[in-house]
Amino acid sequence: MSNGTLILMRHGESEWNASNQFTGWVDVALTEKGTAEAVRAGELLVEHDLLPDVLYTSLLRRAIATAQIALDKADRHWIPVVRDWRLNERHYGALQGLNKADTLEKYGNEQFMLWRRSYDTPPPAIDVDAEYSQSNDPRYADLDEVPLTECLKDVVERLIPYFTEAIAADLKAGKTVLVAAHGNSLRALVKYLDGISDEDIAGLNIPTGNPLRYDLDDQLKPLNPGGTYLDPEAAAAGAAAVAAQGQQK
Ligand SMILES: O=C(O)[C@@H](CO)OP(=O)(O)O
Repeated sequence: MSNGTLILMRHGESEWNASNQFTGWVDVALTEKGTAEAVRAGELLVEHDLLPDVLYTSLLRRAIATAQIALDKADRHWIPVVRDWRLNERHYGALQGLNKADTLEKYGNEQFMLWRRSYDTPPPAIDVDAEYSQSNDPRYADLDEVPLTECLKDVVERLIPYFTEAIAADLKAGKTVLVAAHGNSLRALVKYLDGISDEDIAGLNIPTGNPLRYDLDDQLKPLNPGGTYLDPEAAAAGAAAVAAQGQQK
């Protein structure tokens, strides 16, 4: 038996993607290119006859805006929306705001890649009072503790229970569910859906603004393992560009 359809969408290019800065929970806006990617994502949804019934987003404007622009393009701007911090990007700790190329140069490739892509090594914690800390951000006032850093494992631990409880209920009801989130929160979700090992997930990169469709069985296992990008060519180029971040200024 098949369930609803899950569409994962990373936000379009953000200002800090463009300036090559670690972003995490810092709430940066889309660039013009990112806005255009969101429009294209909406066109792709229409072309593939994938009209979402419900939207789940993080609490960050780059995901919120991407989803709204794409849904507007698909004439689905009116669907119910659920926003939850559990879909937020991985908190990048003290690296938030730093330039990726400078960080690579300063710490070397091994340390840089451990922080960026290892499963369980978090970056150094950010100071509660640092410029790019979220500790006093009112949108997180209900959290017991606002993260000071996170590794991908921490994201899996906060996000997967939310997926299997909240998002899965809509999928089991046969809905087409759009999840608008981030490079690393979507890596956590794809890791779970496709059963990717802690080691192999290091090699997986999610491109910006390219919807990734999963058809799931009643156990929420993908009928199309790895998912299907609506624009596969752009997805391959986009994922390669993410993988190479830090290599150039
Ligand atoms: O900076 C970030 O928050 C993420 C996503 O843009 O970057 P990376 O791909 O290096 O984990």
